[in-house]
Formats: sequence, C-alpha cells, structure tokens
Amino acid sequence: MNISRRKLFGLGAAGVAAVGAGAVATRALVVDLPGAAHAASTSDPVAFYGAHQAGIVTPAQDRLHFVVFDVTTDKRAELVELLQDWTSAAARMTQGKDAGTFGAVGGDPEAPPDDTGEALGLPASGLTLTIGFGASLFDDRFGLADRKPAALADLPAFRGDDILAEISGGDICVQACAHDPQVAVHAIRNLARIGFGKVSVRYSQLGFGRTSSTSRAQATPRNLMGFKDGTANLKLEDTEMLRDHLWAAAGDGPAWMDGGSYLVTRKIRMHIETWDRAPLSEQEAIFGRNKGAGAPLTGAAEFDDPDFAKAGSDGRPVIADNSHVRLAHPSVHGGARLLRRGYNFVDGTDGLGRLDAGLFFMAYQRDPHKQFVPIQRELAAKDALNEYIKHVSSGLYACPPGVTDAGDYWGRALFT
Ligand SMILES: C=CC1=C(C)c2cc3[nH]c(cc4nc(cc5[nH]c(cc1n2)c(C)c5CCC(=O)O)C(CCC(=O)O)=C4C)c(C)c3C=C
Ligand SMILES: [Fe+2]
Repeated sequence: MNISRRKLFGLGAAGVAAVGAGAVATRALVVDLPGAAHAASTSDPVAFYGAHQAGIVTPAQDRLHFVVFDVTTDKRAELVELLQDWTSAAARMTQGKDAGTFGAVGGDPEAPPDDTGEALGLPASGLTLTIGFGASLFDDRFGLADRKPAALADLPAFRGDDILAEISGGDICVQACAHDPQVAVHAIRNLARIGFGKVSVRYSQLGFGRTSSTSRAQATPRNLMGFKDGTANLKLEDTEMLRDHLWAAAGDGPAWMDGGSYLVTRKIRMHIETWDRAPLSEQEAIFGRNKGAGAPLTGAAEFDDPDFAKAGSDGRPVIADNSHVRLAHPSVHGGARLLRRGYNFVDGTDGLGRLDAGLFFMAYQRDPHKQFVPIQRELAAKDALNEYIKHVSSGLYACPPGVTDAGDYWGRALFT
C-alpha cells in the first residue's frame, strides 16, 4: 500500500474509511513527500538515502530504541536477503509509511499483515534508522573475516567496568531515533518481525531525553544528573571537523567503510540517590561546569572556553584535575573528539528501591581506538564522576556509509 501514514493521518476518519473501501483509487491521490536531510519540524520525515547514514549528524531526536541482533541463520544469502528486506522497510518507515507494501490493514485478511499497525495515523516523526555491524559478524560464518576493519578490534577492559555480556556486543545493531517513542518502537519491532528465523534480538534499550545536541540550532539538553550535556559536542555544522573526526575515509580501513563511522555504546548506570545527596558545589566541581548555565567554572556562559590554567585564591586549579571536562577535553587527547548522541534511560527500579537509571552513551567516530579508547581510559582512571556511575554494557559497531538509492541496500559494499 503506497500511502504514507502522514497522508492517512491527514485524511481523517472519512478518508480512512475511503482508503479501506477503495484503496487502489485512493492510493493514486497520494503524493510522496520526500524527506529533507534535516527535518524542519518534529513530525516531518528525514531523508533515508544519502552518502552517509541518517541518524548520525541528524539533529538528535528526543527518543531512542536501540536494538542488537544476533544472526541465527548460517546462510550468507539469507543474511543478504534480510539486509535488502530491512533496507526497503527502513526506507518506507522513515518516510512515514507502513513497513511493507500492503501495510497493516491492506493485505490478505488470511495472512499476517506486513506492518504491525501501532504507527498508523502517526507522522514520520523524524525517524532515522542507522545500522552497524559488530565484530562477531566477521567470524567464519559468512566469509567476511578478511573484510573486518581493524577499528573493530575489541575495546579493552577499563578500570571499574562491570560489563554484562548479555547486553553487550552482538552481530548487528540498529539505532532507531524519533520524536515519538511509538514510532521508534514500531520501527524496531517491524525489523525484528521481518528478521524472524534469520536473527534473534540479543537486547534492546529504550532512551528518552537526548543527552546531546548534534546541531548548533538545538538547545543543549540535560542528563539525569541535571547538567547540560552536549555543549562541547561535534556538531553537523562543523564540516571540517566531521571530516577529520567522524567519517571513515579512503585508506583508513576496508573500502566498504569509506563514508561510514564507528559507534561505541556504553550503558552507564548512575547511582542517582547518592548523587542527589551530593552538595551542588561538589556536583559542579565533578563536571567542571556550573549546573545552571552549563558554563565552565572559569567562565560565565555555556559556550565559553574552559581555562584549565586558571587558579583560584587557594592556588588550586578552578577546574579540578579530576573533573570530567578536563579529562575528556581534546587538548588532553591530541585533539581527539567524539560525536556524542546518547540518551537518558530509566528501566524502572532495581528491587532495592533504587532507580535503575543512567545514560545510554553513544558516540560516533572515525577510529574508536584513537578517540573513545584514550578518552575513556583517562576517565576510568581519574574521573571524579566514577564514584557515581558504573558501566554495565559495551558495544562497538561499524556503521557503513549511506544507502544511495532504491537499488542499494544496507552494507551492500561489504557483501559484493
Ligand atoms: C569516553 C567518553 C565519555 C564518556 C563515557 C562520558 C560519560 C559521561 N559524560 C557525562 C556528562 C558530561 N560529559 C560532558 C562532556 C564530555 N564528555 C565526554 C566524553 C565522555 N563522557 C567528552 C568528550 C566531553 C566534552 C569535553 C570537552 O570538550 O569539553 C559534559 C559537559 C558538557 C558537554 O560538553 O557536553 C557533561 C555534563 C555523564 C553524566 C557521563 C556518564 C554517565
Ligand atoms: Fe561526558
């Protein structure tokens, strides 16, 4: 059924009835609204086709459903067919259409629908779907061993890690971001449905309240510790820095990754109740920024540069040596930067009366071993924030370049 959910929405009850009664005639009236690279409103679609995958520099949407699949078929042809099927469903859903061509209500009543239906009537909501391949996909099952990028080498164990294998790693990840949680969940659910018999869900994570801006047009949001998060992030307007720090380039690794990027995920549990009993001055010293404006402790406004050399009247640095922003700053890591794109999470309570909450940290980069690893090593060793957090899951995925047109599919260059 070639009808966008947004059009269906706009038709109202009478229009919906007409679609049901005479779908073929009505379909002819529907004009596709191609997605813009960056949607103008929170209901609009974001373009699916392009040189890079959407969902990386796309201004961060408010909601996340992140899923990791393990491939259960051992047949390469079935995996390729799945990637093709997923790509066409993703191209449709990101434009506000049903996952399949018949849709939730347009198919054979005796067959399961090719869309699950919970997004009927909802607009595209800025949905982006971004795929990544984990190191385990490059074992001996699919003949991909010689195509594995060196950048997918395992992340080292970091001091203080408490990583759970069952919510880490995995063969294929898909990041669904949207302004409506139902749209993000619908997209992942339909990919899982399409993958039945070929993949199984290893784990998935819901997120809300983006914790980063990825565009200067966006206000900086706050994380669950109450601090502005994403101030000093890489932003889509920083074209030259994106070239240097975000996109894999020719010669970096296998050619199939040119124009792609590497995603590191870390589920970071916060000891929220302990944090809430820490004095404001201690909270601010931990980050090296004030809680109100998000300004560095040496400045007045959010985007002022921190002055790490400045000492207070006691002769000690105003921004402490063990503060988060000092330890993560590019000046400490040979200029290394990340495009952070994380989300808050609350997975209920933990049975001990504590919120099971924190940050689902996600960061894209050109080479995780030159960017995430040295930064995290420094943070794990010295960050004052460590008293209040614990890393419980970890993932590293190679996100290929974008799908260029309807004849292309996710990861085509990897398999051809
Ligand atoms: C290894 C990378 C990082 C992890 C893990 C990480 C965890 C983490 N961060 C916050 C909150 C803030 N982080 C801020 C800045 C910041 N963080 C990282 C990297 C990691 N953070 C970088 C590279 C930076 C930018 C440093 C700079 O250039 O100044 C900030 C300050 C505001 C901002 O610039 O975003 C906050 C706040 C939490 C709560 C957390 C784990 C739970
Ligand atoms: Fe941080």
